[in-house]
Amino acid sequence: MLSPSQGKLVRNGEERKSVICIEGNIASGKTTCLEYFSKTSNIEVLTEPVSKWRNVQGHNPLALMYQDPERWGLTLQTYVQLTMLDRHLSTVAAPVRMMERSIYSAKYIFVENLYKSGKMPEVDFAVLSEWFEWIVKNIAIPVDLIVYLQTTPQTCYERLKQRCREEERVIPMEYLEAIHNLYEDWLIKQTSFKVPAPVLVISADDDLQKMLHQYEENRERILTARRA
Ligand SMILES: Nc1ncnc2c1ncn2[C@@H]1O[C@H](COP(=O)(O)OP(=O)(O)O)[C@@H](O)[C@H]1O
Ligand SMILES: O=c1ccn([C@H]2C[C@H](O)[C@@H](COP(=O)(O)O)O2)c(=O)[nH]1
Repeated sequence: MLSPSQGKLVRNGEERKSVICIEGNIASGKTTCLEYFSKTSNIEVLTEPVSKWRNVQGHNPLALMYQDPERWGLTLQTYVQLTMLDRHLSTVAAPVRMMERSIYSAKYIFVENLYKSGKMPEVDFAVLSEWFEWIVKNIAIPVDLIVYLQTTPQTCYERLKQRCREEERVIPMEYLEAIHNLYEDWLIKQTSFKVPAPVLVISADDDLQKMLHQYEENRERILTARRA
């Protein structure tokens, strides 16, 4: 249940739990990272609700967006915003919640990319932006740490091809470069949008074995992240 506290709606009983968001380009290895940490007791992992984006009451807004972003970008991103908000507000039993992406990257990276690339009409961008601003102003969406899996767009392109998700066959290298640049501006240069939590950067171009080693090296830092 949501209750008012200091001017915002807050999820009851979740105040003392920590929230880690795993951020990174498409196919950078976020799901693989979450799978690894899901074996740790005391962590509850929440993957991105991609299956919902591929099937809402028999419709596939993810596929529609890639086929015709001007027409369907608003539809997909409205649903992404709703489902990510639902993820942020879900109750978890464990003291640490590890989430794939966030409502923040949905707006600051994907909506921004559609708009900046001329594929989202100004009115659609305005509507989504007002929705987003209302949500973050009125509902507490705490994040304690952002783990940024930093890759080259080339690495993501190779992994994307290997994963072979049907809807993503049309993604060109330029799309991954645009998403990469937006992530770098947001989380590394910190010049575009407010960063809601400290950022831990992990180089993620390495093979799986080396990645697991890096996760071990950073385990303590990740699991002890707490907001002030
Ligand atoms: N370090 C890695 N080296 C090589 N392949 C990887 C690595 N991490 C993930 N993969 C593979 O790359 C693809 C995308 O990984 P995934 O974890 O689904 O990315 P994301 O969740 O960020 O989209 C998958 O096929 C996965 O098995
Ligand atoms: O706000 C968003 C978030 C994600 N997407 C797309 C990008 C990918 O095709 C899928 C899932 O991303 P992964 O990086 O593989 O988890 O959803 C989007 O269009 N908008």
